[in-house]
Amino acid sequence: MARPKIALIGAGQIGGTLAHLAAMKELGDVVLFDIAEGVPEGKSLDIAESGPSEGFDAKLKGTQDYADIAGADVCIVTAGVARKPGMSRDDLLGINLKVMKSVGEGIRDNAPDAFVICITNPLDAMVWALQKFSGLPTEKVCGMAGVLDSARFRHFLAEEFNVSMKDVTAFVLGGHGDTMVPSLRYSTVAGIPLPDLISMGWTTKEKMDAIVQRTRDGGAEIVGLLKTGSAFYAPATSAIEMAEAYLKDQKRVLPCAAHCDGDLGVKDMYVGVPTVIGAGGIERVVNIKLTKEEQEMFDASVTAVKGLVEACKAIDSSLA
Ligand SMILES: NC(=O)c1ccc[n+]([C@@H]2O[C@H](COP(=O)([O-])OP(=O)(O)OC[C@H]3O[C@@H](n4cnc5c(N)ncnc54)[C@H](O)[C@@H]3O)[C@@H](O)[C@H]2O)c1
Ligand SMILES: O=C(O)C[C@H](O)C(=O)O
Repeated sequence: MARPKIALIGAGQIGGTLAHLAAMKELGDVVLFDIAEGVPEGKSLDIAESGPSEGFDAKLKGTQDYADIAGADVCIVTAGVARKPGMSRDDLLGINLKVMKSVGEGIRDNAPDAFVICITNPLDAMVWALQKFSGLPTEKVCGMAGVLDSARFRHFLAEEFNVSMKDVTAFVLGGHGDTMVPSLRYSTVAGIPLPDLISMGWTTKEKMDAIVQRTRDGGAEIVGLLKTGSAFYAPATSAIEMAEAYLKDQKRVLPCAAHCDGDLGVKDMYVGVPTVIGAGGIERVVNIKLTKEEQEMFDASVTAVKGLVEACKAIDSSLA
């Protein structure tokens, strides 16, 4: 049986890391596409030359030609620009929207059966636009953010409780911006919800609030440290987790930016919600019940995403 084909659109910091991870995990053969001549070719060759030591047989190809992504099973999109200190993710909207148009059309014309994971920021608006530009079914187009934001939340919680991060679960909902909603009630240590751990005296509400805020600021914290761009190791790992769930029909329950059509009260928009990912793509959105306070935070986040979607429509009339 032929190996799955994974197309990575964008061969920058995340694209290169994705290619390395996909090859090492032998998820399939990898095509790295980028408009920057030589970059995808150089990274592909470099990673292929790590194969003999690592022991993988995955084939890697770098290209500037969309025809090379033909028949891809998965497309992961990182093409565009990343923010620098002093910028918000939303400042990237104008420039990255144009990139989503060319990428969407490239996928539509060459890999219409792929499961598409968008990473480019501002995430929720870009995945919405990418789905419109590509015309692929909504269940086959999603965005990566919730897995990353939840991983950051889990990391901070594991440090606070001094326990293995394997025993910490967390859910971050809403848009991938300052208004994201890290949920205390749906986050646990070995199944014990965080509010119970506060009651048990393991931690305090103040400490949890500080971790929630650090999670919301997680992307900016890395941008402030790196100064030249944004996070790429954890974002790549998060997207690979989603791609693997699709390729292996794992039915993973993962938070991601999924198309909501009435789910959690959201209509025809992409926003971070719990989903099941399997061979059908986004097989279901898990319609969790939110408390009044959580719903207000979630609604505020949805309103922020809605504003970005309206901005996309104002820039590109084909989206209106
Ligand atoms: N969703 C998330 O959680 C998350 C996390 C981290 C980064 N991001 C976003 O991911 C994106 C990529 O980040 P990065 O660190 O890899 O950036 P990067 O600058 O290292 O790489 C981006 C690549 O896109 C390429 N590119 C630009 N226009 C293109 C086009 N039209 N077609 C094909 N390729 C094109 C560039 O040549 C570059 O190699 C950014 O928008 C960043 O904000 C999102
Ligand atoms: O913060 C950024 O600009 C990149 C990304 O969205 C992140 O959360 O790391």
